[in-house]
Amino acid sequence: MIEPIDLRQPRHGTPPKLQVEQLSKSFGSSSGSVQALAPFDLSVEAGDFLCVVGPSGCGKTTLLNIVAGFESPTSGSVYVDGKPVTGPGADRGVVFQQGALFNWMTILDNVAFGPRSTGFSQSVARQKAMELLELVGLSAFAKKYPYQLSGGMQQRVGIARALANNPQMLLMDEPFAALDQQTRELLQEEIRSIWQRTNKTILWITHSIEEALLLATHIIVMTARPGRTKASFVSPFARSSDPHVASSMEFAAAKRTIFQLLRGEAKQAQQMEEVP
Ligand SMILES: Nc1ncnc2c1ncn2[C@@H]1O[C@H](COP(=O)(O)OP(=O)(O)OP(=O)(O)O)[C@@H](O)[C@H]1O
Repeated sequence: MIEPIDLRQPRHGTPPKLQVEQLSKSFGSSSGSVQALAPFDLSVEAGDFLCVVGPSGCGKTTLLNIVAGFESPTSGSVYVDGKPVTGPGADRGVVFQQGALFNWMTILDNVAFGPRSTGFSQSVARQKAMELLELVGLSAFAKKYPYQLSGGMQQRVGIARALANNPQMLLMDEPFAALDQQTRELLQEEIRSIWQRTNKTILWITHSIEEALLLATHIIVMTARPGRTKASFVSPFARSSDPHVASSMEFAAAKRTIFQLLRGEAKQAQQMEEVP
């Protein structure tokens, strides 16, 4: 069963891993201003796996970009470990929908790039990179170039690269959206096992309710644009050892609950798009 939970305030006495306070974002354009995010609060504790679902265009990527430090908010603040986010940092590793790898570098050097930029020697950076390629099952491909790998393998390199600076937080923007169902399921298992082994805090954006239920300890459903939290839940399935958990009645009921919440918002998002 998923249970409603208030994720606006820290749940423990200590500062949370991530705190979003009255965050909003508007984009200006020649045809006017678009409000992507309405002011909202969000608190993520260390070790949480938070999935964000919401209708298309509700500001999910904008939220992730602000937490990553790629965009600045219009109002409000973001804190990681109690410190304000003012730009990108090695404490947050980002994985995008497409691998976004450097095509002119080998897989090994793609993963070694982060440690190299933070001052490690080439041999130490490559050693770290090799360990991570082992973690994602790609050590045999270390000398290949990105174009020689399948989409799923490239995403695994993207994950290894995001882990290379040993960030406490992983920010993942629909990382498996472009993959076929089978590859996606394999990588979901892999990321679940990496999360269980490393206890990283993960902020994961997805359009897939099933993916959110399989991976997340917490789920937020966002409203149509301007996005803010419509509902938040604590979810038990990511910690389940039952390999058939997705076939259970509880899973189906949880899926229905989130689907119904999302459907209302998706309709509203569609109506907004239809307005000339
Ligand atoms: N750089 C930008 N300039 C202008 N408008 C932008 C910019 N980035 C995002 N937007 C607008 O802000 C809104 C939110 O976009 P965002 O990409 O964050 O939504 P999303 O929920 O991630 O969408 P999707 O699920 O379709 O990927 C959209 O209306 C989008 O067009």
